[in-house]
Amino acid sequence: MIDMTSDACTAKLLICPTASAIGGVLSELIIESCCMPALVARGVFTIALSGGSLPSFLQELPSYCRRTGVDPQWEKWHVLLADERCVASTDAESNLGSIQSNFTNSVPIPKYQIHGIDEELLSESAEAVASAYEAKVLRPLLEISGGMIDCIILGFGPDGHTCSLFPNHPLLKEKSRFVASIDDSPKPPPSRITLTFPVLNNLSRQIIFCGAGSSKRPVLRSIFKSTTHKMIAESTELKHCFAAKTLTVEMVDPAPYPCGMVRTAQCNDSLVWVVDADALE
Ligand SMILES: O=C(O)[C@H](O)[C@@H](O)[C@H](O)[C@H](O)COP(=O)(O)O
Repeated sequence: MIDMTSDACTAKLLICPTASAIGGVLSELIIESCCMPALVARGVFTIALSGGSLPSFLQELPSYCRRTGVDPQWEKWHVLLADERCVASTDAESNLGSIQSNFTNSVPIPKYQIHGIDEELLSESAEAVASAYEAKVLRPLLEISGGMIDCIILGFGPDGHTCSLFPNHPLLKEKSRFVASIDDSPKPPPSRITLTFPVLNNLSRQIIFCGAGSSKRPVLRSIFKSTTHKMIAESTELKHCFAAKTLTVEMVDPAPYPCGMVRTAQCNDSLVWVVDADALE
């Protein structure tokens, strides 16, 4: 486990001029920095996604691939959920439902490689759903993916939550479970399952946060050190990302914001924040 109190951690911060530019930047990062290296190294690509506004940023992924002539080899993708509300995928609240309608319904990823919760367990408990997801989805995917999820794309709320990890909740201290349940989520619905910090911080090759809008400002101002003064501008080889302002930021003591507690093992390029200017300035 990474000691967040002593380890200095830098991250990449990509600032898009508008929210509509986030999809292109995100597509490029997913394909060029995560998918292609994973396919070359292991012949499989594992990607975890959350809900909220994030799935809408993925709408551009298929057209990005067509436009750039990249073959992402969809048949080798496995999509899992960074968090899910304990509802059926047909429910308007379902994160999987949103991921399907915004993204996976438009690409030929085999249905059985899009890993939702076991809906038969919904009548039992969130805990049963979480345990089954860890045992039957996450652990087998870690096995085919060299022990780490290739890419985890996360949103973050105005309260600083990410996945279904909320400020000051006991789940932030989880050390052993990879997928946990929560029945008192402050954001409805109350029952959910979520990846935990042991996965986010130790078992992910790349984490990309996305968010837009002024409601995110207080969180971003708290988790990056001196965003206005001490950021180092950098160039990038990536075309879309070049259109965004790319900075290296130092992450600071993140309490109480769970999104600021996410520290990939290497930090640096493996921890990326893609936001619009409105979210920062
Ligand atoms: O199930 C959920 O509620 C989401 O997975 C959640 O973690 C979301 O990603 C954030 O709340 C950010 O959402 P917005 O981008 O819509 O603010």
